[in-house]
Amino acid sequence: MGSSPNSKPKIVRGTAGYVLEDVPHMADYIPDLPTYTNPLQINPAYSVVKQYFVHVDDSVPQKIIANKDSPRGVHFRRAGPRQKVYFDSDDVQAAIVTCGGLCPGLNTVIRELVCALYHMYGVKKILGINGGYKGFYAHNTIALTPKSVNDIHKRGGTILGSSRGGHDTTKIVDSIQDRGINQVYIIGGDGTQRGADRIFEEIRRRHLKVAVVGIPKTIDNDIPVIDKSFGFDTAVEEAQRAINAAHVEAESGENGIGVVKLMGRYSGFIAMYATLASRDVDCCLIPESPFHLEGPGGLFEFVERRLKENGHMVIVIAEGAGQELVSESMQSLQKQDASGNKLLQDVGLWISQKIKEHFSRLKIMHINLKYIDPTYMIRAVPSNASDNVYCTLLAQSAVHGAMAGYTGFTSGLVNGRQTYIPFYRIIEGQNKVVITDRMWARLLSSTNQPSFTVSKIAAEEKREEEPTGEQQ
Ligand SMILES: Nc1ncnc2c1ncn2[C@@H]1O[C@H](COP(=O)(O)OP(=O)(O)O)[C@@H](O)[C@H]1O
Ligand SMILES: O=P(O)(O)OC[C@H]1O[C@](O)(COP(=O)(O)O)[C@@H](O)[C@@H]1O
Ligand SMILES: [Mg+2]
Repeated sequence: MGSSPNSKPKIVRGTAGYVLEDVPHMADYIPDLPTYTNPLQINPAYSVVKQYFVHVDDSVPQKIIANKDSPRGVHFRRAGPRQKVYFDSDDVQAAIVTCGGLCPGLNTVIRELVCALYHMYGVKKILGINGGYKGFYAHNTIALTPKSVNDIHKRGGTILGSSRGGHDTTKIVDSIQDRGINQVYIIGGDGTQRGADRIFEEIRRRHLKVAVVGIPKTIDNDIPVIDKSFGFDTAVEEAQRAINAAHVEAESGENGIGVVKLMGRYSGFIAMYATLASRDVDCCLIPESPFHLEGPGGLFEFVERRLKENGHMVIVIAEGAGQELVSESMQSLQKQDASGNKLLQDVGLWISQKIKEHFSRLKIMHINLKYIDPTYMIRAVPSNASDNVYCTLLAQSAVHGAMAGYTGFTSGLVNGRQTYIPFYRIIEGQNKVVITDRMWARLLSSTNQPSFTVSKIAAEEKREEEPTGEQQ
């Protein structure tokens, strides 16, 4: 099931098709671990709340649409504080690291991890690892306290710094052992969670009492299982500013076209949600929906029609859209970044050039095209109010899970509930826009753009039906 050779999924089956995909616990590989009373029981903020502690058997269903005959299906362990904890607060040495690309809310997660550890559990020893995974063995660490992180949620980026590449599992676990770290909080995307899984497996192999916890971060929203990543809403909101600018420019020029390129290497969620939110977008292009430029049902035909109807238009394009067309025309080499992610050609620049060439070559009409590339602006901003709340819940859930002795899990939102998801489920695939789902249909109906796939299939079928020259 998982991609890690060592992972043995903990599956619990119940009645009526109930399945719990459980997370590992340190007690699975270390016998006779002592337990302690959860300090929250005497914390005035929480002791008044009835049923503050989560029942040990509580779980959250992955699918909530059901009919009378459907089996209960897959569930994940519900996040939250437990009656018993597996760490004495004075013995905890926690470490926090941020890896991969930036995302709004990273600083909020760091802040809330520190505050939850300190204020809820009385943990005083918290280290920040500088500069991503390689910081475990190549950089200095910084001591984190509620005071030192007090204001950081108001800033974009990550106070710890981040990096791609440089994951050496043995060196990282050696460093964890040498520094006496026993709780590791790893904030990052799919690559980071793969790295966290390796660290967990090595820690388990060495029988160390260390909880390894992932907190999912992805601006592209491409991590499976979870409802969405923190920072996604903020990025979509920030993208509105670029779309608005494109719309103003397009409206003000003769046959104005505004082109906005947004992030989305393999998944077009930002482009799709930014388009749905804006209502000023005439065409949204994403990696999951192939398109073509020339001929019937192609992009050029649609642009011409929209300009004739409205006098202006806005195109939103995800950076990973149409890469096969770009490679065809630019004969580009396949390049990768330090983490092994595919490096893309600038599709925004390419499509802008193609549209300009088309209209000038065929002398159809004079156009005014403005290209806006807000790529890094949408992820370098601080998180908005709702993302800040989301980051807080993710961080608190992560701390509750580690204190309760769970390990090898990612803290994630499933159907609006905080859960603990085993690493193998988080790293097994990539979340993508499903163009046969209702959301994409909503987008098509809001922009009234052609469904390029349908028109391409129809054009190909028509070509096949038409007699060829040879047959005549
Ligand atoms: N398969 C993997 N195994 C171990 N570490 C990985 C793996 N893929 C990526 N990493 C490490 O995770 C970190 C972040 O990965 P990256 O792909 O850049 O960002 P993200 O986590 O946002 O996907 C990097 O330090 C990288 O070396
Ligand atoms: O230029 P960088 O820093 O490598 O990051 C850019 C890339 O990271 C991404 O934002 C993906 O990162 P996520 O892991 O946050 O989803 C891509 O959309 C983008 O191409
Ligand atoms: Mg990634």
